[in-house]
Parts: sequence; C-alpha cells; structure tokens
Amino acid sequence: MRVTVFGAGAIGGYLAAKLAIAGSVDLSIVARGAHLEAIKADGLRLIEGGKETVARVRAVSRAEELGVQDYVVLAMKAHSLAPALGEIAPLLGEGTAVVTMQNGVPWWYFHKAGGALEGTRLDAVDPGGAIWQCIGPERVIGSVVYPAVEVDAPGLIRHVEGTRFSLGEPSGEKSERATALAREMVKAGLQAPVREDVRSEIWVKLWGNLSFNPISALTGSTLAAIVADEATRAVARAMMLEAQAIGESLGVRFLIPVDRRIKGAGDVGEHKTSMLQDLERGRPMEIDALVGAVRELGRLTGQPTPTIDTVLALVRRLATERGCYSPS
Ligand SMILES: NC(=O)C1=CN([C@@H]2O[C@H](COP(=O)(O)OP(=O)(O)OC[C@H]3O[C@@H](n4cnc5c(N)ncnc54)[C@H](OP(=O)(O)O)[C@@H]3O)[C@@H](O)[C@H]2O)C=CC1
Ligand SMILES: CC(C)(CO)C(=O)C(=O)O
Repeated sequence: MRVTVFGAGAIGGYLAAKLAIAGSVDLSIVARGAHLEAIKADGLRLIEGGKETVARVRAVSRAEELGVQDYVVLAMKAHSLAPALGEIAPLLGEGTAVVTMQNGVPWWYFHKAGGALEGTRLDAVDPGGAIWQCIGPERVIGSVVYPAVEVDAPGLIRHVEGTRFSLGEPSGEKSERATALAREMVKAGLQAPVREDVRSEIWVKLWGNLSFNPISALTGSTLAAIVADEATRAVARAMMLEAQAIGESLGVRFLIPVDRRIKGAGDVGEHKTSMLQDLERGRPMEIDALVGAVRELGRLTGQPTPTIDTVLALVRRLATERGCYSPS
C-alpha cells in the first residue's frame, strides 16, 4: 500500500512517524524548508510518552518524484490546500483515495450529502471550487483528528495526547479503502474507527473550534479561562447554538448537549488553542475553515448567525492587523 502524507507537520508528522515505525506501508512524506532538511538528515523524530523514537521515512519536497499513490493524506492547514493543488496532482491516479485531516468544515462537505445543497462548493474553504475540481470529491475519505501534537523543532514531533483519527466516507459507506487504511493505522498503534456518519462527528469537533479558537485568539485566554468566565462562556455558547441550528437544518445529529461539550473544552485546562498559538507565532490562522465556513453554511441554510458574525469580524480584523490572515 503506497501512502503519502502531504504536509508532515504536527499531525502529518505524528501519523507518518507512527506508520513508519510500524513499517507495513510503503510510506513517503512531502515536507519543506528546514523541517524537510532535518528529516532527511536525522530522520523524523517523535517524542511520545517521554520517549524519543526516530522514524526513517522517504521525504521529498517535490511530490512528482513519488508518482501515483494508493492513499494521499492531506495534513496541512486548511488554507494551505488550494495553493498546493499543483503539487498534489502528480500523486493522484484513477484509484487514489485522499484523506482530508483538516479541522473545520471540509471542502467536500456537500458531496454525497443528499438534500437541496448536494454538490455545493464552499467559498470559505474552496474559493472558486478549485480543490473540488482538482482533487475530486469521489476520492475523499473524511477524517476527524483528535490527537494534540506539536512541532517542537524542525524534524521533531512531540505528541501531547490522543491517538484517535476517525475516518468516514462522505457517502457513509464502510468502504474497503477506508477499512484497509484503518487496519494499517491500528497496526501502528492509532485508533481509526470508520464512521457511517462522519459529518456528525465533524460538527461536534467543529463546535469547539468554531467558538473557543477565535475567542482564545481575541482574548489571549486558555480553554479553562474562557469556560470559567461566565461572560466569555456565554459568547461561546451562543456561537455553538447558532451552529447547532445550522447543523440540524442539514440533518446533523448532535449526540451530546451543548453544556457537556463546553465542560469538555474547559476540562482540557490551561491550553492555548491552535488559533491562539498561530497568532502568537505570527502564522496564518485557520479562520475561514473554522468560522467563515460556518457563517457561509448559515447563509446557505437561512439560519441567522449574529454572534458568529461578530466574532468573525473581530478575529479577522485582529489577524489582518497581525499579518496572520488574508482572505481566501
Ligand atoms: N496540531 C494539532 O494538535 C491538531 C491539528 N489539527 C488540524 O490538523 C491540520 C494540520 O495541523 P498541524 O499539523 O497542526 O499543522 P502544521 O502547520 O504543524 O503542519 C502542516 C505542515 O504542512 C506543511 N505544508 C503546507 N503546505 C505545504 C506544501 N505545499 N508542501 C509541503 N509542505 C507543506 C507546513 O509547512 P510550513 O510550516 O512550511 O508551512 C507544515 O509543516 C489543521 O487543520 C489543524 O487544525 C487537528 C487536531 C489537532
Ligand atoms: C484545543 C481544541 C480542542 C480547541 O477547541 C483544538 O482543537 C484546537 O486548539 O484547535
């Protein structure tokens, strides 16, 4: 099984290191810059459970050196997808499956979703439909990523917690291609359940990212602090209820109540969300995939999003001032 992880940063680097150490797939990674040079020189280093392991992986900057793959795992940030399409294309053949590991609303959301919006492209995550056109949604296996991972230094991945990468076909089918990949991930020590309703799981993750990520960027606060403060908790809750109405109008089942989801986020503790970390490091923030796309879904479904609109306007302004955002 030929597998390429495209964008082997925190999440991609963790997945690639685990698969490489297990050794049962023909694995390659596409990386760039100092991170790539460090991996080529010293291997992909993974710190997990306080122990460092070095994974030897085939690492390239130009995907075309690798040829057609059975699986391409897209593990970059959502806003890095469209600019990379030309580099991804040589990896795709007739039977290639593409696993999308981005947080937020995925660009393929309305593929095989059924209903009036079937086939709709989302401008917030796929401006002009270029990703849909180039990759083709029929290749997609969706994913919800739970591990928390960081890149500590070029070539050095530090696993913080969690091993679950839920997978799911947009159609809900338990396909052979999804179960075959899941088997390899499980052999590598990861949890990889294949879901029949991956969209519902995407929404439960998105619930937290949509609200806590921009509020943490705006306030500089950790998850625990946002939840402990009655006023910021109320803003998060209002955003989540607006999102819930949108999701439910699209047929999504929210299997946990909103207050349990809020408590779960607070229990993560004194943790800075990825959006706050990106702001502090001057890196592009995933505003469109986590917040802008939900607002777009609100427009498409006729659901009002007053609190989401307000927070989106503020976080976009802040990110623009800091050079961490340019509209897609
Ligand atoms: N980290 C985490 O704990 C979690 C992350 N997620 C989600 O997973 C996704 C990935 O996040 P994360 O792993 O943190 O992001 P990172 O920025 O750590 O990793 C993305 C990597 O992709 C690389 N990349 C982007 N474009 C290209 C390209 N054209 N060619 C080669 N390499 C490229 C980046 O390089 P460069 O740095 O040079 O841009 C970077 O190394 C996001 O959607 C995030 O929200 C979900 C759950 C938890
Ligand atoms: C911490 C958490 C769960 C925020 O909701 C997250 O996914 C992120 O930081 O992006």
